[in-house]
Amino acid sequence: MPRLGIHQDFLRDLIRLERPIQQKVVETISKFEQSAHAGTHLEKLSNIRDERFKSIRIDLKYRGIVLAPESGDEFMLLRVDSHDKAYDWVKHRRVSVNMATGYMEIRDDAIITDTIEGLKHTQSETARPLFGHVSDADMARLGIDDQMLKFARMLTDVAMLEALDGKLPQIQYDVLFGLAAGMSPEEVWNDVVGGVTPGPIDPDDLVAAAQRMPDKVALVEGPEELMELFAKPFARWRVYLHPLQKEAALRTYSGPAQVTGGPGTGKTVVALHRARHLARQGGRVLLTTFTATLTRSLAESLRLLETDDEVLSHIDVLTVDQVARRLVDEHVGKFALIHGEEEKEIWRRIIRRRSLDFSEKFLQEEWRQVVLAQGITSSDAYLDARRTGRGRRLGPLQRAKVWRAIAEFEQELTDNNYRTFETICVEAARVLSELDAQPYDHVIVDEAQDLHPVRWRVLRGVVTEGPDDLFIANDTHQRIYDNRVSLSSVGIQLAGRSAKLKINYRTTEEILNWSCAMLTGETIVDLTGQHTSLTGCRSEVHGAEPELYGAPTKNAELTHLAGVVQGWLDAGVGPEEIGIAARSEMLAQSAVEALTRAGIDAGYLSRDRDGVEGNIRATTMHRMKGLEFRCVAVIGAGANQLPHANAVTPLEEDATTHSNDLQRERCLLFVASTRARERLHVSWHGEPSPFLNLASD
Ligand SMILES: Nc1ncnc2c1ncn2[C@@H]1O[C@H](COP(=O)(O)OP(=O)(O)OP(=O)(O)O)[C@@H](O)[C@H]1O
Repeated sequence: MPRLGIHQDFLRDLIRLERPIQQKVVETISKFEQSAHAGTHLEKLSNIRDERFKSIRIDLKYRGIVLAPESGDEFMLLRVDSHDKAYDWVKHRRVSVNMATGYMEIRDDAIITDTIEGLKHTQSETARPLFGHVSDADMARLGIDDQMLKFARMLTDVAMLEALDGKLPQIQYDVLFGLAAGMSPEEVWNDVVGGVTPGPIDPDDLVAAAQRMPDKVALVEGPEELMELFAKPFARWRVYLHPLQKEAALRTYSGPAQVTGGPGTGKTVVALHRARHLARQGGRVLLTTFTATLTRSLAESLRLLETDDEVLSHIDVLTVDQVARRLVDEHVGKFALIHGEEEKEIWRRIIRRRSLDFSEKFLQEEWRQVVLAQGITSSDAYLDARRTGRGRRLGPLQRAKVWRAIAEFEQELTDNNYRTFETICVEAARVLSELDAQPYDHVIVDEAQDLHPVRWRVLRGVVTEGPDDLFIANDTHQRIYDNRVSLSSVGIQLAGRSAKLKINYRTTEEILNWSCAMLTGETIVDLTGQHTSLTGCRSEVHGAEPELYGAPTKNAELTHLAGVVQGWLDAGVGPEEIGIAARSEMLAQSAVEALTRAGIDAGYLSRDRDGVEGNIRATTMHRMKGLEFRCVAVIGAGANQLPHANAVTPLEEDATTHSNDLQRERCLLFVASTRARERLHVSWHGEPSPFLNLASD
């Protein structure tokens, strides 16, 4: 029986085909896989550059492109498309093995040869070579092969390189691009090539090359595995894991560990694989994050990854607040939960009664960020407390006044049996410290950058300390709440157990670059208190540049939005593949109304509901966290909405909080923009937000 490698581009093509054709593809490939002499199903292609490419007939109109070795029974499915398009793709392509990474790579051989010929005639004697500073030896060490070296040596301008983006072998393109951008060969080796030598590389052994890239090629062992892959081609992450992702998900850690990485680098995918891995070994696993919307999406993904109910029964997918409420319900008893406005009203009453010169926001934040964060329970402890990140200085008398107000607030909660989300966690942490046995063996946290210290204490307390206890997926560039926690302050020591992912699998390089540019110059600190950056985060997929649009009024912006969305629908994008993000719930609701008026079905995605199934979904930027859509429209990105005036502490009240607030608002726009897989449209009315990177307009 033949062994089959399925390139993930093949599945990507498959999703785009209409259902009956998809069915035919699946039938053809299953027959091919099950036949004794698979090679006989393949057709030789004429006038192509690499004889190892063959085609397989799906029907009159469609063809699959297969890479077949000169001998042996191992094949790789690369593409599937209409006859003409498949042939257009393959006729000038050549396959090779990269001598630095050992990966298989495919290039447009005709364009490169023609460009080299063309450059021979147009080369100027005076122009400085682009790579004059890089030796041939360094080029070879970075995997640049003879043809690419010849090409590189003729370049005098980075635009000449960029013109061939998508046609060159991807890693070699990235290597040259990095060198042209001023990275040293050592930096390129570490950040682009990956910094490891894979052992001896045979340039003709494509099977070994495919095995080195499990995030691109899945090697199928039998018909069942093949059918499983075809059944859910949209969930490619179940099968294709980058070696770094696999290592992070499956290894044994001697204590708490983290996986970090920019948006879309597969941190959630790693968290899901790890949850399954630990549950399969019989451990009780908590898979958690901070919002209900996110837990719903985690639970759905988990069901795609694992179908065995017995394994699933070992995994609880809950928000930290749900875990805390269950514990308090069970061990303490019932209580009344109060929300934002009710809490604010209590603070307001206290301010009035005590004629205080503090706003309710200031007191609320002081309580959350200092008192609750540090677990302070006495006046003395508060008077001595560090108030890092709280810019407004307080003298001893002011501190005493603030403490009296906070003590009164806490008393009022106790007298009325009220709890806020935070005090439930405080109580749950106390309950946990008194239990004889912890409820979980393993805790896996996704989107961990946004948890408040009181929630971290619940997580620390809910799992027995020891190997594989806490696994933390996070990206502090995507911090969108006020919680700047250092893990050691909540009793979690990572001790270097940390993996960083760099390849973005979600979005195009164009959308990623545009979004990352918004954070250039920002100082971002990770969960261990170290500076972190997005350097090296890259995508291997290219597409359209983000589109920007400024309208004179809100109505004009929403009318324009309806046009953009209709355009996407007309181009064949499914309504459920479109997401709309706004800074405020009100604007997101207005977008739903505007689309509905234009005859387009859309729904608002709220805390409790995922919108109407099969509809376009509009929601707040906060709620977009952790989700992704093929096309995203970010609306209301105007100077009056972003930063949101109410969310930013005035500079004169507290300079540090002011700049933290601004950074958080900026990160929010970053999060919303990086939810887009293929298309991003950003609009505003009035003046554009100062965060917008208008240079690429
Ligand atoms: N190895 C992989 N092969 C193919 N697709 C992948 C792989 N890893 C992740 N993906 C896909 O990339 C997208 C982003 O993955 P995921 O949500 O896990 O990233 P993330 O790092 O958690 O993102 P964010 O921080 O932006 O929420 C998903 O569509 C996922 O299916």
